[in-house]
Amino acid sequence: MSETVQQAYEIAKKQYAALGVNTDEVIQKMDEVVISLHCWQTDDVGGFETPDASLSGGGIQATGNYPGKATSLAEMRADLEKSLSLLPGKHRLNLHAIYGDFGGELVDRDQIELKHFQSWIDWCKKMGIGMDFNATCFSHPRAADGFTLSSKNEDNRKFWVEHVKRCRAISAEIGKQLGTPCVHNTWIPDGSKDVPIDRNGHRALLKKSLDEAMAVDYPKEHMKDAVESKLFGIGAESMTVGSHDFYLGYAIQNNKLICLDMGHFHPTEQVGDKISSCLQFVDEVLLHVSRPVRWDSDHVVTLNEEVQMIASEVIRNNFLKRVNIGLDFFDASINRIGAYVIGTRAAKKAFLFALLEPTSMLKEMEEAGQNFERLAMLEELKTKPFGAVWDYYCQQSQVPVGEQYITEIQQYEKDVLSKRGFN
Ligand SMILES: C[C@H](O)[C@H](O)[C@@H](O)C(=O)CO
Ligand SMILES: [Mn+2]
Repeated sequence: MSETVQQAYEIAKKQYAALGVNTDEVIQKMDEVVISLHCWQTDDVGGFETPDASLSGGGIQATGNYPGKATSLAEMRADLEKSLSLLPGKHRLNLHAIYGDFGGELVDRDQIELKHFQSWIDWCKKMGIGMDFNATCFSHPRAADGFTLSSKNEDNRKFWVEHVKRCRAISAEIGKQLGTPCVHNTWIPDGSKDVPIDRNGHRALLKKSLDEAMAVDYPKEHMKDAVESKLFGIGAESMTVGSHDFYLGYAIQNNKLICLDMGHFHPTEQVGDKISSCLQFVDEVLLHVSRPVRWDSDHVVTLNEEVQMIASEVIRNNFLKRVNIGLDFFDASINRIGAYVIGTRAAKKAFLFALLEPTSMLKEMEEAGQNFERLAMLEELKTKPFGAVWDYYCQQSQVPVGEQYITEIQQYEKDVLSKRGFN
């Protein structure tokens, strides 16, 4: 226990108390901010279907070749365990279907079964965390022409429907075994590089495929479906079948979760602004917290205004129970564990900052037309001792305070990652 951290906290506590904010209660409330860690940051979205599996197609890209990428389940779990040991608060695991425990066997996507994911469920049990799941509709020969669930090739379309069906069944069992609902997210890359003639045909096929893949209803306590829209991907610049309009409509009509990825909208759109709109019409949303730089580049999350707006919208409106928070970034150009820890801590910081806001005071100002006072308070809040509360929260959670995690990650790189070399 550092006395300096404690003393700084006591001063911060008084300053926030003067605004009517109880910092001890805020720290407790942070337990309700559960972040789902996307496994794919450890290996650049490669997966373990074959020894040399790598991300191909799908309009997404992990750039960089920093040494130490995870190349096996054991390495991935070690990296996740290291990351989790450096993060305060509660988490979940978000797994893609390509990360099954296939035991060296070649198991195609339409053949996956619960047994391929049992060791992950057991790992989550051991770690005391919940688990989310994703169908993987990319990096596969049957997606090479750019279409999966909306394919006009009936063989391929059926193949992907079967994959999603199986992923949903596996998700339901994951949720049942872990006692916490598994969010199953469907994202497909389908789209067209150049101007297509038949947008409608592909969208009708996507609707048909989703209806088929989601025909079985599972109890909500076991699994929840999310559908993820996108503006465009590399090689699908002219049309994306699963656009926001498409999936918002589908989610509302079928009571599914809409997944809002921060990189999947026009750069001037704010995902934070969409939450209260979507939640008027659907029960829950799934967030993919990311950092698009000029495009859906999936940079490591930092504490920027966009992430802050999301956290503030969730907290101001008491939406924590209706918003599932996932991360989605993959940076292969820096230490990958470092990327996890920076990104997850940044997302958590945004929620802590939001919880430290005297929201009722600001709302009263707004309703009284005191817009100067509202803006002034928002500015002043930026320089309140939020860092002292964050440090104390980390100390209470028995994880490194402030920049102390840097040396821990450097040590892990020296002891573990550097021995893996370039791959
Ligand atoms: C690997 C993920 O499924 C993927 O990032 C998806 O969520 C996405 O955002 C694609 O752009
Ligand atoms: Mn995403």
